[in-house]
Amino acid sequence: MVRQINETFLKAARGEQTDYTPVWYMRQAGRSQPEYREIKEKYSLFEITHQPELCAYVTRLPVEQYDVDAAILYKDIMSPLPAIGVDVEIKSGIGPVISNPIRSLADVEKLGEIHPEEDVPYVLDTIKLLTEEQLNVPLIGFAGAPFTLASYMIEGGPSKNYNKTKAFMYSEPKAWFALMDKLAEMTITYVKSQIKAGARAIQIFDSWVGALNVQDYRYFIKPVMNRIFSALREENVPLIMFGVGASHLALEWNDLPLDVVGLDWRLQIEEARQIGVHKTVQGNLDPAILLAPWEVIEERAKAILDQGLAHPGHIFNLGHGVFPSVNPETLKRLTTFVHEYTAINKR
Ligand SMILES: Cc1c2[nH]c(c1CCC(=O)O)Cc1[nH]c(c(CCC(=O)O)c1C)Cc1[nH]c(c(CCC(=O)O)c1C)Cc1[nH]c(c(C)c1CCC(=O)O)C2
Repeated sequence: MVRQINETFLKAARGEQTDYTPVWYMRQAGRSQPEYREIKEKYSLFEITHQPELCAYVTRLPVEQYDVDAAILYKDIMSPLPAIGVDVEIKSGIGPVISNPIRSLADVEKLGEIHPEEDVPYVLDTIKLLTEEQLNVPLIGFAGAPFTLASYMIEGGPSKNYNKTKAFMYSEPKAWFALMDKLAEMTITYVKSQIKAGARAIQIFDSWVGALNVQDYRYFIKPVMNRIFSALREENVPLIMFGVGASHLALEWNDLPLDVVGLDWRLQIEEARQIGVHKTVQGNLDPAILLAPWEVIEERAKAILDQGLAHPGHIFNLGHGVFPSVNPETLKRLTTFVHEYTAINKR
């Protein structure tokens, strides 16, 4: 039997009219799900991602339970880094910790290249399993963006102010741009392999780049993002950009050769349209709203959907990942609401 893939998400990403507004949630596969929590008691993140059957199951769970319009591959933005020589460990309660942080140009030059078939075959196997056999919605592949990856590689772990990262960027521009080059190369190769294996869209997570102002973004980051998106453009899949607290960069993203501008909750969709964002937008319910009573969730979701319907090209999502304390029933109810409300309003 030929599997029917629901392509609503891809159409919206390309800015086409859809029968309803598609929806998925960042971190939809994760700690808010009891089935996932049970698996997590036995295995770490990296242990799960090394087992394609199990990783595919975790990726599929929210699609089956919430009826979302896209799946996102379960893995971390840190997943490709060991392949280029970064010693990263995910420490519980802390996050990614790196024991050989970047301190100099010599450290940057020591970084290697990724060969996805040899270094991360389990990622490609999971994608094949999902896209050739299991999913009835498109699979989103992803990677962390150079700034966000560099922030962990330079700080040695999570950071509040990115002081070391910025100090490195401002004082060692040559080493900085060399690092951006290496990470761009890795990202392009890694993402292309995900697309070849079956990913139908790509999201680039530059979660922490909002820490930079527009001028520094243009000088230190935009050229490398331009290089990445220009290379990925050849693959003909929708490209999505995302960052937190990065409203001041929305117009910069709109300029880049990509398809979808991700918005967190700080900038309304109609405000983004007014300042000149003309691409498809993705977002942007504050994830904290999911902890409020249903009436509040519905009212806020409606406001976002109405703004999204005013212009073709809206993918409903949160402004950042699902919190662990969110009740899965809430995500299910919200998905149904988004689908039903926009199907009626689009007629
Ligand atoms: C901050 C952090 C990172 N990596 C990690 C942390 C700290 C812990 C945590 O947040 O759970 C470690 C991590 N990342 C992930 C886990 C699995 C645990 C979980 O959700 O229970 C764990 C333990 C899943 C993930 N981590 C990520 C995904 C993929 C994206 C998605 O599912 O939407 C998953 C499944 C992506 C990720 N990972 C990271 C960033 C900045 C991003 C981009 C998205 C964002 O800003 O939150 C770095």
